[in-house]
Amino acid sequence: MDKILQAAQNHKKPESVKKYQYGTAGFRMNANILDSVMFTTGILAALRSKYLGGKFIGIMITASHNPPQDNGVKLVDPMGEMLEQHWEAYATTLANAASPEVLVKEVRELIQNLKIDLKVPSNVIVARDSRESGPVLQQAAVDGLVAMEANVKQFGVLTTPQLHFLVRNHNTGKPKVETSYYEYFSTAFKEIYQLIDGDSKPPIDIVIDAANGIGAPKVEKLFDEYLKGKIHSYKVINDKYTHPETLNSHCGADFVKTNQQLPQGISAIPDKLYASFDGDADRVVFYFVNSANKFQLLDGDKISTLLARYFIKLVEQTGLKLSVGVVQTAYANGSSTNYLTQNLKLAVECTPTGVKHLHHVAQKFDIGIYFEANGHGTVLFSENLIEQVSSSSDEHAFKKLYYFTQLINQSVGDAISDLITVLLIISDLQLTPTEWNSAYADLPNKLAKVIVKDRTEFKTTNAERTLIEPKGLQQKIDQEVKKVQLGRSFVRASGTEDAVRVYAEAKTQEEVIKLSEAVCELVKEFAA
Ligand SMILES: CC(=O)N[C@H]1[C@@H](OP(=O)(O)O)O[C@H](CO)[C@@H](O)[C@@H]1O
Ligand SMILES: [Mg+2]
Repeated sequence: MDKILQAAQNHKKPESVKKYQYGTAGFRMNANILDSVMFTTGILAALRSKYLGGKFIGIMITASHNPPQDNGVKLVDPMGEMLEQHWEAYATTLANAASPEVLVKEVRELIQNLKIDLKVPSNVIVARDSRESGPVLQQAAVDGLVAMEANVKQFGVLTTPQLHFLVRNHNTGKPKVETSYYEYFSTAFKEIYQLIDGDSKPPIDIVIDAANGIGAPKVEKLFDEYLKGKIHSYKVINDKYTHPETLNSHCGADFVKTNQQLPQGISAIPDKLYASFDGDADRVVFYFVNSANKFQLLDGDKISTLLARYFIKLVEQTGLKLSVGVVQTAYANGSSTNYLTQNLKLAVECTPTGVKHLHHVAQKFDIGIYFEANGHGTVLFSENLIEQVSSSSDEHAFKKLYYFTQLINQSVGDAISDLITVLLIISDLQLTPTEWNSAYADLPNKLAKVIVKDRTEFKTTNAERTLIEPKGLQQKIDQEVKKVQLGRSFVRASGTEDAVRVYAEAKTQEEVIKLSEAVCELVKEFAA
């Protein structure tokens, strides 16, 4: 404990910060006030590893789609999944220790309560995105790890899903170097590519906006060194990851989804496909402009419906009895839910926001497809399915399904893995962007933010679709919803920003704006 006490002198919690909170995506805020949090999170990672008998734990330093001056940190559990929920509270406790002495006391208590054996070695791997504050913050986390005498492996800059992948590999006896990521996914890609009918296969052609983030050099490496000759034509724009001040600025998945417009640097050719990653490349959205030069977004809902339709067909071809389900959040467009339940006759579940919730429910199915509307998601395949399709069958459908279980990142949503999955699927189905988009028409929708004094006053139930507090507000919202055709609206406190989010959708653009404005007014009224 002396080492912690000593090292903590250099990483004291700033008095200006009232409370740190491990939220939907770990700790995330202005990089200037993150030093002490990095240090305590390093300590917690080491404790978590010891608690799990020395398994490898991951530390990812990123603030995803946030502006360049922000940063953040999250912990990754042994199979590449998000940190177990109980431990989020421990992370919060350590981060809020007011002094080095209190920190040591809190660490002692944790060790005692959780019966952690300090003699067990701890193993932690660390990576960061391309932000300017990354190296210094990484050092603070490493200081915490060193104080705990952990074995530390630093990977430098990676995408978030690469770190998740490597954590999983470290715990499953698989290759433990960054190149194993490219080898693994490119092998699966090439196998499926070969299985797709050669003569009719449309050439793969894509422009990727990398948000000026770490996804740029990583996807270039995959395409140039591992998938040469398979991608007919590709280009990465907004690839200035060595200029972190440009990160997510007028580009990237969040910008495109929120503003429903092209990122900077693209003058689009009609019916040609484009994609945008976010800053740490764990989400992706697609888009194109139609023949009337109108921007058309292919968001997480369009991705999950495409995958659902494709996998239902593949399963049919195998003749196997496998369950297929889709998991969404309340932010999914109502038309997508309709399409899944009415046209595809699928089970659709709705969970609270945050991929850990969706991930958990998706595990119930043999093929569990989950995407947030903003493009964050993946497909999970059950052990049962993998066993059945890895049998010796030579049939294409079996083989395709088998290699998709490898092509799609099983630990977490991954922009690069999702990108190449979609590219193969639209090639196999011979779909143009317009054809992909035509499965259903999105209902006009609007996502607004209201800043209130205390967002924690907004409490929800029913997968965040119904407010229970402030009392009386939900009834008022319901009245507004009834005034428009195909209306839907819900209100919840953001887990990553100091704001209350207001979602609205309706049959027409005019009605959406009317509904959104009315609900925002109600929120302000009840918050006051
Ligand atoms: C409406 C929306 O897009 N919310 C995002 C956002 O969560 P909030 O809790 O809404 O701030 O950030 C999360 C983490 O990146 C992401 O999982 C989620 O989808
Ligand atoms: Mg992200």
